[in-house]
Amino acid sequence: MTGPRVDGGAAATGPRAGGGATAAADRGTPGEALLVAEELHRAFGPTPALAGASLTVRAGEVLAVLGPSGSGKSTLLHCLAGIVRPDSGRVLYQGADLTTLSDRELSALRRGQFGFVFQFGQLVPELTCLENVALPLRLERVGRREAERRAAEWLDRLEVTEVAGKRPGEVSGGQGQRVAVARALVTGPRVIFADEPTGALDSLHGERVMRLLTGAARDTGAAVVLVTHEARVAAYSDREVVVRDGRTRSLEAAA
Ligand SMILES: Nc1ncnc2c1ncn2[C@@H]1O[C@H](COP(=O)(O)OP(=O)(O)OP(=O)(O)O)[C@@H](O)[C@H]1O
Repeated sequence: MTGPRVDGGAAATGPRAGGGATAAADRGTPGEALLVAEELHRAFGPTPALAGASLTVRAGEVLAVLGPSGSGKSTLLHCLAGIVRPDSGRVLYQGADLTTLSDRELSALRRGQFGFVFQFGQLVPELTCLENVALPLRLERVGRREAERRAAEWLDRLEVTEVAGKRPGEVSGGQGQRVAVARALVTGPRVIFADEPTGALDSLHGERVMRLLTGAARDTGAAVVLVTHEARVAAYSDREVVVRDGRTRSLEAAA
């Protein structure tokens, strides 16, 4: 069995790097199973968060994970991303079982293959927005000039060039989320995990973030796992899965 590539997607270049037939070949066949969760159970003390959740993320798709508050959506996302270890069940990424990897291997996998967008607090307040976007590349040992050049391209792609020299505390919520999306995409990840990415935004700014996030993911061939409780946000997905009481149920997407 071939293991996941834990080296960098950081070798990818600019925002358009993943587009086109060549990149599609690098990224596997669209629609193939990329990330598979099988019968996940996870409790926090006496609270069962997941009680037999199963899910497949296919290459290049935007998958919405819906469900009521406390149903287990974030825990499922964290298990899929190798942040939380399930008590039982497996998470297969390109056929390799994440639950058997060491913390160090998981961390390399997350850095090289995954991108993250959360609701709040993901940008480093002391760094400028440009430095924030360049940071994942710097962690992959890309030189400062090259990292900042690529970060600037991504800020442009996310229509937020004007905040490059500002710190996160000096920009609006919508601008900050677009910077966070740029940072999630800059390394050329194969999967983007987005947990309520528009939860703190009004509908206009939320729609803009979703349009740019899903547009950029489609251009680069990245899959998106999108946790939301809003139908308006889920409308950007190709497919929906509902979590209830720690279990999953598939729905066909409306579109
Ligand atoms: N770190 C933790 N410690 C204790 N309990 C937790 C922890 N994380 C999750 N839980 C509990 O597990 C259950 C599922 O939580 P989870 O955050 O996965 O649900 P969710 O569907 O994402 O909820 P929300 O939509 O409100 O964010 C809840 O009862 C929650 O209180």
